[in-house]
Amino acid sequence: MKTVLVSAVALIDRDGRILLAQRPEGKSMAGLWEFPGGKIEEGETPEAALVRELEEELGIKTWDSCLAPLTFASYSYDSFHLLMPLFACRKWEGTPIAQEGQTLKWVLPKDLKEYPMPPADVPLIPILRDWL
Ligand SMILES: Nc1nc2c([nH]c(=O)n2[C@@H]2O[C@H](COP(=O)(O)OP(=O)(O)OP(=O)(O)O)[C@@H](O)[C@H]2O)c(=O)[nH]1
Repeated sequence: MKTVLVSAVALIDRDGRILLAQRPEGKSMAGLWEFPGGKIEEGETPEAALVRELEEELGIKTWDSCLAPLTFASYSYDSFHLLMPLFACRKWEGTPIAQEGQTLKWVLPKDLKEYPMPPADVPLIPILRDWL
């Protein structure tokens, strides 16, 4: 099966809340909440992919040096295997505003379980709760 590399981030605000984005209608897994990020392009580092995706999706600016490796997801969907490094980021410029119609929500780690997430993300929830 094809392995798809997706880079994702837990953006953490001053109150310790994490930003989730709800997948819009019409996409696969519509309505589920996920971490901002996206597919890593050919020749791109995971960090560069995130810096690019955060600008495109949320209109914020961050830097490779502000992305700390936190954990990863590894999960077989029907048509591909997802390998997704998850970074933590506490420093960026600008205010996240959804540029692609997603709904955004800042959520405390202890409340993450109330937000339905893609199956690949489910094992990440206790890790975030324990580490943040
Ligand atoms: N950004 C992000 N993607 C995730 C998460 N969990 C997870 O399974 N994914 C999957 O990783 C892929 C990310 O692709 P993408 O963000 O570049 O593009 P997309 O949703 O438009 O992709 P798609 O429509 O091809 O599924 C999707 O298949 C998405 O379902 C997550 O927490 N964050």
